[in-house]
Amino acid sequence: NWGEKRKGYHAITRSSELFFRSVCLFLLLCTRPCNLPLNYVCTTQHCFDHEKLVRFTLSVRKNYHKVPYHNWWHAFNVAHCMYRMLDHEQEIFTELERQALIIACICHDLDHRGYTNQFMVKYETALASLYSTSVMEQHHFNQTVTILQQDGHNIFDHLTSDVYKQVLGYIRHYILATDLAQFFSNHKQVTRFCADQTFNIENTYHRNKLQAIMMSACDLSACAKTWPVQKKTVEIIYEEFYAQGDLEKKKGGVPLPMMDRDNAHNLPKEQVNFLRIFCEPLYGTLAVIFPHLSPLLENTKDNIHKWDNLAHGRP
Ligand SMILES: O=c1ccn(-c2cccc(OC(F)(F)F)c2)nc1-c1nc(Cl)[nH]c1-c1ccccc1
Ligand SMILES: [Zn+2]
Repeated sequence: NWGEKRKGYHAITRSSELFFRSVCLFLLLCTRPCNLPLNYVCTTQHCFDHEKLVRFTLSVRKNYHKVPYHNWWHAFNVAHCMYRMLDHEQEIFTELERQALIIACICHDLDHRGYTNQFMVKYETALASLYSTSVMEQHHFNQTVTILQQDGHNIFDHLTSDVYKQVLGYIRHYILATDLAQFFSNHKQVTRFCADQTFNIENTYHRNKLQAIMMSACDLSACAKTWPVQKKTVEIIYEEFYAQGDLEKKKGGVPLPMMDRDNAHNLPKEQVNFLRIFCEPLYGTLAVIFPHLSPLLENTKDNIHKWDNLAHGRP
């Protein structure tokens, strides 16, 4: 379960962590049927060329910056969460959707510099001049395509051109769904389908909205892990937020209170709000559709309780 796995995990040293990551990543993506040559790793229908998969994965890892939070380790955790989420639901999504979901997770924050979309737009960065909405998420997708187009990196080049376009369309939709600004609309749609019991997994629109909130759920999954992981991860996230706030002050701007280290005493209250506004509704809806995900909701509720105790000076 989510709790036990996590406790054991901390015992792993840094170096074996790296080994753990790369081994798991290949286990995440595919299992190779024994009757296929060694250089292929396959899921049931679509085979990845092993060498291309290694080259692609290492290039993806190289294109994450060493920022406090939005780094390779975050991308790996998000992909691991999606793998565990799909592990129980193999039959409802197609092979192509499952591959696209995992690849989208590992690529969803490619080339993140540790600054938010709001910051990129406010300070008129080059990327903000390229995209009018979801600036970083569109860049993350663009980076994904750029890596796929490098020699020997195209893990999808065995697909027909129509299926290739389809899988890239999936990946683009999934990565753009990780823009928190899209969360409320996506979540509201899925909640409405559940409330009026019209949710139909065969309906493409319903399917897309469910997959969008699954991406959010994996992206925010540190909010739904046990308290030690949530607390440690939030410290790292706020290290990145405060670095952005410091830069904003240096530019003569006024950062959001959440990004201002002079407001660090408000962090527990901010966390209660964030978990209540985003995470509790998100994991609540997913637990209705996928009951095996209810531990994520329970952990989120427990984390809200612990942040609330801290916010009110209770032990
Ligand atoms: O713990 C948190 C507290 C507050 N916010 C937050 C609150 C409003 C806005 C916002 O987005 C933006 F910063 F981009 F404006 C983020 N995000 C988290 C968080 N927790 C996990 Cl796990 N992932 C994130 C996250 C971080 C950056 C970005 C997205 C998710
Ligand atoms: Zn992310």
